[in-house]
Formats: sequence, C-alpha cells, structure tokens
Amino acid sequence: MLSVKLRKSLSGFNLDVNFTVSIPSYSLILGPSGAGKSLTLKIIAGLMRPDMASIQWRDKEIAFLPPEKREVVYLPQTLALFPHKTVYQNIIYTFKARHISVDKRYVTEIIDKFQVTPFLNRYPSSLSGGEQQRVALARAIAARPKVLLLDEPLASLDFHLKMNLIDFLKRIKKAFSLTIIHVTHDPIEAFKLAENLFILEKGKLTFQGTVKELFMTASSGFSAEVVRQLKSLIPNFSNY
Ligand SMILES: Nc1ncnc2c1ncn2[C@@H]1O[C@H](COP(=O)(O)OP(=O)(O)OP(=O)(O)O)[C@@H](O)[C@H]1O
Repeated sequence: MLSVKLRKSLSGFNLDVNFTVSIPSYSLILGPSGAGKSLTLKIIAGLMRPDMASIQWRDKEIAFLPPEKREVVYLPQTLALFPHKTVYQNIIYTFKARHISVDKRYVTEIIDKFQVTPFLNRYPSSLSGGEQQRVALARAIAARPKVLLLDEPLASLDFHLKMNLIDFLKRIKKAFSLTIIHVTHDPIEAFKLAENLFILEKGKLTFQGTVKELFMTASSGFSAEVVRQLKSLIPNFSNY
C-alpha cells in the first residue's frame, strides 16, 4: 500500500489530504485549477517541504527521505527534457547522474516499449508534443521508480494523440508494475485511466472511489462545477 497524509499552508491556501492506494495501481487526482493537485505530487516526491507528512510505502515511512531515495519519480507538466541532449542521452541521464554504468538491456527494453528508436539521435526540440511526452516518460521509467507521479501529462495533446497515450500509459503501468498517480483537470482521462479516483477541491479530497462509484454518488458530495464538466464530456452521464 501507498498511504499519504499531508498538510501544507501556503499564502492562504490550505492543503489537507489523506488517501491510500494499492500497489500497483493507477490513480487519478481530478480537480479544478488551483485545487492543490501539483502541490500534492511535489510533496510526495520530496520536492516541497510539507507542514506535516506521513508517506508510507510498503509500511516504510519515506516522508523524511531525500527525493532520490524514495523510488518516486515526478514528471512535471513542462517535461523538463534537456534541450542540449539527444533523446538517447536524455533517456540514460539517470545512470550518468548516479554515476552507474548504463543497464543496456533495461534501456533497450524501454526504447522498445516507448517506441522512440526512430528519433534516438534527435534533440527534443525537433519532436512533436506526443513524441516529447514519450521520451519524458521513458526517461522517468529509466530511473526505475516504483511510484510514478504524472502532472497533467496529456494536457497539451490533441484528442487522437491523447487516446493513444492513454492506452500506452495503461500498458506501461502493467509492464513495469507501477503505482501511478496522475493529476489532471480533464475528466475524460479519469474515465479512461482511473482504477481509483480522487477529486480534490480547494485543498480537500471531496471524493475517493472508483469511477462507477463517482457516477452513483454524482448528485452529492462534490461541486456543481465538477458535475458540469463531467456532464459535458460524457453524453450519457445521467444513465450511469
Ligand atoms: N510555491 C508556492 N508559493 C505560494 N503559493 C503556491 C505555491 N505553489 C502553489 N501555490 C498555491 O497553492 C494552490 C494550489 O496550487 P497547485 O499548483 O497545487 O494547484 P493545481 O491543482 O495543480 O492547479 P492547476 O490545475 O492550475 O495546475 C494555488 O492557490 C497556488 O497559487
């Protein structure tokens, strides 16, 4: 299990969340802009100091470990690919940063799974948004995370590419036995991906459960804005 309890106050904004997910699993945090989704991921990854946190990974407290010791990788919305490194150099970066030899077999598996062979020698700026997304995910997986935190990973993609990458994310979760937490404000990603769904509004979780349970409780428990978004995206919402 991954159990997360955290609190953080920042310039008038109060984050207070408490949730548990099984291992491996695919969880979505859905919520409007400014709800505290990115803050939640950054604190889990160790990139932001909380006021209070307990993060238990397989019964071990990791909240006080430095980021590189957590087996957690955070992929920011900006992707943060190194522009002056080729795709291959980006993917093997984690080995270089840790001063360990490149595990060629593992890297070949990643290159194959992420289908990045055709552009290994190119630079990120020459790739499409979806290709850059795959490279960023490949680099994240190369670090051998147990927990992968994705911050709006599909936000800038068109519908077709988004659907392709949704299938792809499901496959990598299975292939690498990952526990993924993916934040978004797009309900369609939640419906396609989530095994567990969390709705975060103004720093508090207002719903935790499956997508099906969300539909069954849709008339209460979370804001009119979230219900409106769901209804506009899912034509037969009211039939669930
Ligand atoms: N470093 C910071 N200093 C002060 N306030 C911050 C900081 N980072 C985030 N906040 C505030 O905390 C709140 C939650 O921010 P967060 O980035 O987690 O929202 P979000 O749900 O990810 O939103 P979005 O969907 O727009 O990315 C916002 O009000 C934001 O302005």
